[in-house]
Amino acid sequence: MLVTPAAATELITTHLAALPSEDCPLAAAHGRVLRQTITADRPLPPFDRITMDGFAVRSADLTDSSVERRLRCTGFQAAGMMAQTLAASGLCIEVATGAVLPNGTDAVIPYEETERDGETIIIPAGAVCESGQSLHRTGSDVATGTTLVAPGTRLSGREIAVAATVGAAQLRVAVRPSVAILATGDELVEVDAPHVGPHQIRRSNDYALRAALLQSGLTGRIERFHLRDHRPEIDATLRRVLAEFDLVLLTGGVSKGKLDHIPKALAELGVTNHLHGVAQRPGKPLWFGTSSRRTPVFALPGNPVSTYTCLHRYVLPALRHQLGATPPPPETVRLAEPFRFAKPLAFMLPVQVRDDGAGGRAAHPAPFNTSGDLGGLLGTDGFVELPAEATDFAAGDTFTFWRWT
Ligand SMILES: Nc1nc2c(c(=O)[nH]1)N[C@H]1C(S)=C(S)[C@@H](COP(=O)(O)OP(=O)(O)OC[C@H]3O[C@@H](n4cnc5c(N)ncnc54)[C@H](O)[C@@H]3O)O[C@H]1N2
Ligand code: MOO
Repeated sequence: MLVTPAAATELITTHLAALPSEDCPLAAAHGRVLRQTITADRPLPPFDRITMDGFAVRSADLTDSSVERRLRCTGFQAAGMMAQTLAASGLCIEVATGAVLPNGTDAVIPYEETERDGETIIIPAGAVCESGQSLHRTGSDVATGTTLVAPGTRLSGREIAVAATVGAAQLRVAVRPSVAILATGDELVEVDAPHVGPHQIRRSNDYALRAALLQSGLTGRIERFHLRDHRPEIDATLRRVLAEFDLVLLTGGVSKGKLDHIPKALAELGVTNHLHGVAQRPGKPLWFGTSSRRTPVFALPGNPVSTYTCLHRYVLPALRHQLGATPPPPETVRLAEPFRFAKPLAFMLPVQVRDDGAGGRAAHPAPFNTSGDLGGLLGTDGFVELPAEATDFAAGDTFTFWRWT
């Protein structure tokens, strides 16, 4: 029985197990999904930080800006030095950006607003000095204990910077699953095969899946396999990958052909089927099950556009779910021109997304020839999901947009 894309997502999600956590050195944590909270171990900034190179002063010494003022410079405080102390009024300390504010001072005058005569610093008439100027006060960004990054965050340079500054040398992150990608079919030959017969095609789906998964950064080791349409060979390889890998992706061999052995082979190896058929094009014969070890198994319809679409519509969201990643907010776009699809199926329509000139984003349909037209996806940005309930879609209508990785 065919189910809707939303019901398929629901069915898949119900059967997914969370992946375990592991510790990861900070320098390797970019792209990983955080499984802990990152909190401030001390105030940020941790001291009154000087923000301009110049002279730290007591603003009370310089209140009358109608006259020239003179201070004697008693020393230099660089970033990384302990705070010095201003001994008396009428003095100042030369300071660097990033240094701690010297004790007894409350403002910094940048070099550009001063003149120098030996140890004497001259502040010309008209230059105003206010308490707190050129300072980044202790804790003015965040207080100790503040939550800075929540579990579920994909770590980018911004979160890595924050983790580093609070001393998180190791981060608890989700384990990235190892993936077996199995291309099925006797017609397939490797890309570097010396000879391609007129009845043969080069394997492309497994390369496409691998590339998109690598680009997503959600997975660990990826290995590709080829299954010929030969049951003993299919069974042996499936048995091996089900024992060894955390996620199994098959492409091809799941529709109604005489040699479409995959569903039967999987069932006999103890993989429980939860879904076989979604009311959508491309990707209708999608098959999903879980092994006795709760390994998810997706058998993606072999047509290249179907495989690639199903990866983005179902497999990548499933991976994010298993990793505990906070789902990205759904993106919507407006259809730039009318589109008609008369079948009682949802249509995953490849589009190019461009600025519509009015502050929005317009999706220009780039329909493929058949779902075997793998070149048809070149130059597209993703696809919009057109619901099965309608057949005519008007320019300006809003739809969910699924972006390619
Ligand atoms: N009687 C029916 N026939 C078909 C139906 C149906 O409902 N009833 N569904 C059609 C739909 S929709 C699709 S999609 C395909 C899916 O079929 P399979 O998953 O069994 O895939 P194959 O038949 O093995 O391959 C389809 C097509 O894709 C090419 N292919 C397969 N693997 C690769 C690869 N790794 N790299 C490049 N190209 C690949 C393969 O050569 C075929 O041309 O079934 C319809 N039939
Ligand atoms: O739905 Mo199949 O996935 O058309 O090519």
